[in-house]
Amino acid sequence: MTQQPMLKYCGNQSLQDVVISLRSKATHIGLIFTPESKRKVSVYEAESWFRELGDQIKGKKIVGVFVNSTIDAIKEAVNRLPIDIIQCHGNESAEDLLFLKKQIKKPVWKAIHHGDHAIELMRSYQGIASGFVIDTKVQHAWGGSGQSFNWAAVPDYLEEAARQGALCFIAGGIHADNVEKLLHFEPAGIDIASGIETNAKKDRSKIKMIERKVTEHDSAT
Ligand SMILES: O=C(O)c1ccccc1NCC(=O)[C@H](O)[C@H](O)COP(=O)(O)O
Repeated sequence: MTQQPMLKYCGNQSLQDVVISLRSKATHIGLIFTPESKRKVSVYEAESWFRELGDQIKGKKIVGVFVNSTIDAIKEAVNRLPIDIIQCHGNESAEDLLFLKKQIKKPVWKAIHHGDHAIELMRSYQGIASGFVIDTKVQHAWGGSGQSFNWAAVPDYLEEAARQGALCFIAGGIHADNVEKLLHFEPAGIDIASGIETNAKKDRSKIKMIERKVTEHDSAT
């Protein structure tokens, strides 16, 4: 048996979404704080959900996703919410991440868009980013596009992250019908937003289908 991948369910947009993700096998639960996302939530609404949920979030890591945000905006989210990890999903440089880490004192992940210079870009964050989310580059969207990239490149991303001692989540267009193919690459983590939604809401049955495939793959290897 191989180690099951970590599962990050991203773009939770309501208390109900968060409850569904909490009751799943997700290891990481993502909330998006950029106005550029259709999945954007405000710090204040998220604060009310976590107040209501109390200890129920124990055992899950909460990931705050930001795109080229100001330090003050990130600080505000971290001060009000039980955020464990900050995911920078924009053009943030290695210097930006280093400054952020010093200011916020939380692990910082960097989203890298699949493409020709992606490995080189990963290298520039070595020793700074403790995790990478490899996502599809789509025009006019930083993430959450529901589109996958050419997974032939996945082993190279996993290898570079492992060399750095960083986590590596594969993202972009993963759903119940293609997750098996991705599992053959044995990614450390899988990150999904669109593939677990129906009508913009997290969908328990889609989550269950994906988790069944992950478990079946695990017992077959
Ligand atoms: O999901 C979004 O709307 C989003 C918007 C802007 C920046 C990041 C965003 N999502 C971050 C994630 O980690 C998603 O899970 C990742 O992009 C994969 O999304 P999907 O292709 O929809 O599964």
